[in-house]
Amino acid sequence: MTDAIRYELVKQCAHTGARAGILHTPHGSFNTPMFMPVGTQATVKAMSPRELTEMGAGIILSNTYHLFLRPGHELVAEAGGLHKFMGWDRGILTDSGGFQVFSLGDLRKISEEGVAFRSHIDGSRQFLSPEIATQVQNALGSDILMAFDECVPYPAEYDYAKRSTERTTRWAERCLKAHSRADQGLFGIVQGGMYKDLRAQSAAELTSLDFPGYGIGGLSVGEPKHLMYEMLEHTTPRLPTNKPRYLMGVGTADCLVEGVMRGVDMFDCVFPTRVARNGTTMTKNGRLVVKNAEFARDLRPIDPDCGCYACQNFSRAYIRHLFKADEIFGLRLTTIHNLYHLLDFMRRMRQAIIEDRFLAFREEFWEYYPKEEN
Ligand SMILES: CC1(C)O[C@H]2[C@@H](O1)[C@@]1(COC(C)(C)O1)O[C@@H]2CNc1nc2cc3nc(N)[nH]c(=O)c3cc2[nH]1
Ligand SMILES: [Zn+2]
Repeated sequence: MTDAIRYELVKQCAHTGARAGILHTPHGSFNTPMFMPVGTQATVKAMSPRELTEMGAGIILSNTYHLFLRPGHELVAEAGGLHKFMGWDRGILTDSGGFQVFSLGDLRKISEEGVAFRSHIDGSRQFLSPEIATQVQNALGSDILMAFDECVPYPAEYDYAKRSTERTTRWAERCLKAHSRADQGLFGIVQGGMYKDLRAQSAAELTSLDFPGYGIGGLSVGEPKHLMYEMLEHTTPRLPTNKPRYLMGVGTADCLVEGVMRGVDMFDCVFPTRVARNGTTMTKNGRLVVKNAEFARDLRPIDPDCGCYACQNFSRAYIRHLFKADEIFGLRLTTIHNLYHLLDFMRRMRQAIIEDRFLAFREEFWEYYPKEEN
């Protein structure tokens, strides 16, 4: 039986951990490194599936926690599954809900069995376990489902991080047992907090369970970026080269290029769509807050070098006007730009890897992009 998810290595950079590949799924084959737009509640906010396809999105994210609470996975299954329900015929990856319970749910109580919490929607008492989270994702029919884990908070004491990471491994085993569909791939999630030995232990335990891919969790949780990079350096070399590595919740262009250099293949982040809705756009020179007064008479596009629909057809002055007039089209244009910007950035980075010029690509990136203090 062929695996639902298969990673094909196309080119390994000779000087760094960067690599170009193809991720084969039941809903198509997609180039890596890849950025996955986030569509938490079965929609990438303000985008239509047609627009996402046109800009080259391959796999998008949705979320177990949110869809379990509303509209409920049974309804989505009745509608023929998430692809049909949301009109998306390419790849879907669902996060397992672990992280969201910790960052959104209220009054949560963790036990070996799972997590009791109150819904952030109506305060009702809810419970998620490795079995329930897996069954919900099987019902949603996503191509990739994530194991139910605990995202170790930052900072966390060593003993807490160790106990939590060991429980995440036990939960991953329970997800494997509960996983019931051969046309979906279940990824384990490496934890370990900011402790190198726990990262190594988590990677070893999970790879012994032979998942078709691995999430790298417990990062992008408020830690300084240098610490995230350090944990990556201690994790990706301990993961199989013939399986995809997915850094969860990351990120902006700087984290994408630094993550790719350290062997990451897949990324997701709410940042580009979230900041677009309040008028912040992403360019190679960093952020450009197009709704600011300085752009009131600026007839240039957000980014003159950008091939997106917004930059090809509209000016900063027009988009600023739309934001000031509270017109929905404004946030649609900034969302189109931010997603196109990251998707195109990944395409260009992949081409650089294939042509053996990744280090030159990274160097040029840092010539333009603002360096942060941390
Ligand atoms: C919840 C929301 C909207 O997603 C952003 C943003 O807030 C926020 C909240 O704290 C900051 C850092 C400020 O950024 O972190 C999110 C992006 N970082 C992230 N997403 C993750 C998802 C994850 N899923 C699972 N199952 N397991 C994980 O370990 C995991 C780790 C993750 N790290
Ligand atoms: Zn653009």
